[in-house]
Amino acid sequence: MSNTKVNKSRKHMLFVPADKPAMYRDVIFYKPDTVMFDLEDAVSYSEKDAARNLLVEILQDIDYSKNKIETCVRINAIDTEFFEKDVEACVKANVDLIRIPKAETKEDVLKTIETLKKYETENKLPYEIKIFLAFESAKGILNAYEISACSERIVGIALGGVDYLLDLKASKLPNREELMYARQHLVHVGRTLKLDVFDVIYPKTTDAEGFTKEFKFIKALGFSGKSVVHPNQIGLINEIVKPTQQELEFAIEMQKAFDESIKNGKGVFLFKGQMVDKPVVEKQLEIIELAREMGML
Ligand SMILES: CC(=O)SCCNC(=O)CCNC(=O)[C@H](O)C(C)(C)COP(=O)(O)OP(=O)(O)OC[C@H]1O[C@@H](n2cnc3c(N)ncnc32)[C@H](O)[C@@H]1OP(=O)(O)O
Ligand SMILES: O=C([O-])CC(=O)C(=O)O
Ligand SMILES: [Mg+2]
Repeated sequence: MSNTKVNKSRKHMLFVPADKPAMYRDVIFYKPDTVMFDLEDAVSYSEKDAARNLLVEILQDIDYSKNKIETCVRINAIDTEFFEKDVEACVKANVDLIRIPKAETKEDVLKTIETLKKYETENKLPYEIKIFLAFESAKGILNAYEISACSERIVGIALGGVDYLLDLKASKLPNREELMYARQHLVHVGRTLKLDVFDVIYPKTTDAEGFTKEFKFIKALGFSGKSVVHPNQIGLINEIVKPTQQELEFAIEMQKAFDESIKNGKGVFLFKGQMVDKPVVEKQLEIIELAREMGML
């Protein structure tokens, strides 16, 4: 799934507390695929209104899309006094995406979308703001398929691991084994519905080794990327996913060999001692596409 206005895939979404003005401009240098201004848990109750006003003011001034950065806002949930004003602010700030936290029922997500439509119409917004859902409770995880399928506006889903553990009354295990059920469930929901699937935040901002190990693991499970809390983590993800020159050359050669083979009427053939057919080549095409996005081609 590609970014809504920015034509590239999402690997990292950087949380930025919406009440920190100095961070808004710096984001341009960090180049996350998506910047996610947070009006929810990173902002204290006393600062909610000021953070929302700041967000609208700054986003009317900075054009992140020029820098190929998609904008997202994590709003406060529908049962809070901040919800409606947050949605209105997202429309006024022309964001690409809204992240709905703690999603638990289809009805609440549909009501959120109705509120969004109301403000889009009032403000004559010329496009539709897309939705990312975060599942952060046992109930949310169990209802994830039904909720994620309820609207075409939904382009991605995420696991909110901190709240999820609280709700589950679980604790962190050394390899995050307590998250396996939720992680694998959400990957299945996301892949069935062709949505992006994002993994939990990694809170230790200076632990590059631990972050790298966890990121490689969740990529192997099928996640698209990770919600991140620190700019360091963007560089780590880019390093991990960036194909090596050797991998890229291999992919290009295999694609050429496949095209040749198809011309000769053969769907399956041997390439450097390996059986190749359509799905094998498709995996290599992903590498070529990623290399293109990352400026290697
Ligand atoms: C469970 C949840 O709900 S998670 C989602 C909510 N949480 C968040 O939004 C937190 C996002 N992250 C942050 O706010 C910060 O990274 C913190 C508070 C954890 C640490 O911040 P700092 O103590 O400033 O970290 P550090 O000193 O390593 O920062 C280095 C530089 O990166 C900047 N920076 C750090 N995190 C971010 C960020 N998320 N976005 C933009 N810039 C950032 C800092 O402003 C600092 O810039 P400077 O050198 O110009 O002063
Ligand atoms: O949604 C996220 O990625 C972060 C979060 O709120 C949580 O872990 O509870
Ligand atoms: Mg949370």
